[in-house]
Amino acid sequence: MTTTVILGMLCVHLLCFSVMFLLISTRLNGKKMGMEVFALGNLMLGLAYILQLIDGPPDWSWMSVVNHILTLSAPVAYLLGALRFFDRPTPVVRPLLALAAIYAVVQLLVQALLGDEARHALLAGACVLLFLGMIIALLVGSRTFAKDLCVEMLVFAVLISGICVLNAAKFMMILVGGIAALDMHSGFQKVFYIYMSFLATVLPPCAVWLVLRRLTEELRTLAAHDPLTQLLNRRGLIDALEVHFSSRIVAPAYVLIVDIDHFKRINDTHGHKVGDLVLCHVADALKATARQGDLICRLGGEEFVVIALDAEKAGVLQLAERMRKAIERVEVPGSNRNQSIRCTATIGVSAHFTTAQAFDDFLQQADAALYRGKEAGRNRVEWALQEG
Ligand SMILES: Nc1nc2c(ncn2[C@@H]2O[C@H](COP(=O)(O)OP(=O)(O)OP(=O)(O)O)[C@@H](O)[C@H]2O)c(=O)[nH]1
Repeated sequence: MTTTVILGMLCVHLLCFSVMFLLISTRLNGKKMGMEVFALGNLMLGLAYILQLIDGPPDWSWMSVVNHILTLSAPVAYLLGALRFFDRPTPVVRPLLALAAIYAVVQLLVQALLGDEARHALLAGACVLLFLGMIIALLVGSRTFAKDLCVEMLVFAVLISGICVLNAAKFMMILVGGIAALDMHSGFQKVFYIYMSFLATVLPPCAVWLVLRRLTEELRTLAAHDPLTQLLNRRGLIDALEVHFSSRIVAPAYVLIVDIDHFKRINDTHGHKVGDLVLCHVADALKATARQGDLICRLGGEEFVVIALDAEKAGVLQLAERMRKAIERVEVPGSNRNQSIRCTATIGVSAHFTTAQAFDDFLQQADAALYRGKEAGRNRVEWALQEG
């Protein structure tokens, strides 16, 4: 009776969370982060346990064959969902159908040649191998592709270790005690289903937590970057400056405003689309010439800001000249195919500053220098009057 109740609750958990995963996946436009596959995994496992409740004792039956296929396919579905979560485009239906077909044939062969015990031992053994593979993937992931989710990966590894050990114990018990070891009301099966219920309760909220983390990170990145050039926007720049100046004792930083000369003419002659392309090429030129760690931002329109961090004046002068020359070399295919567009930029450089709060003042200083550079004929680097 107790086991039946536990198993019933387990089915309810699995099916409810399956619906929840499905609902979440419908709200995630485009990138579903594997949620729809987790829903499928939960559905399959839920159905497997429903069949177990209906089927009764672990004897040979077609229902039992289907039950075993679903039980093995569910963790494989979770694995495929995890691959999708980590942005690896993975087919789901075909691998699962192939697994179902192969495992059906293998089950029938084992049943015919070795009997029912061997078929149940096969499922427990296959689950052990599958869970072992998952644990290894999680441990490797915590040090490589999922470093930012290290704690979560380790928690998943510990939880899955439990079910791996229980399956290994089940495998041994079948070998030693035969099919009687699978009596639904035995102490071992009770522990097994209680642990499964625990996993079915704990793992889905963990998966939802991972999706929430990924979503908030994506939102933060979107809010901090310019969609056209993928450079930082003003907000992203201020945040990065605050992090930089609060983290350690820092050397001076300089503001460089880079403004494309006569950009309006490019737009007017070649159209807005080509103008956008010029902006992207200039952004690439700035990225290629900046030193590692410098902050590059598109302030708006055709105006970029580079913050040279931990710099001294001579180095900043060289950097500004390098950037000016790199922009001179930019070539963008024009509206007329035979014609390529070139552009120049004027760069205004501020005196040095050492706090994030001072940024606006020094931006104004660099802007005044930029204005003088434009007045003096453009395509040049101009320093602030009060240099640091
Ligand atoms: N293609 C494109 N054009 C933009 C964008 N944002 C602003 N602009 C255009 O950039 C041009 C800026 O022109 P101005 O401020 O007069 O400056 P300029 O023509 O570069 O002249 P100087 O700065 O004085 O050398 C305007 O025509 C804006 O419409 C954008 O995102 N894409």
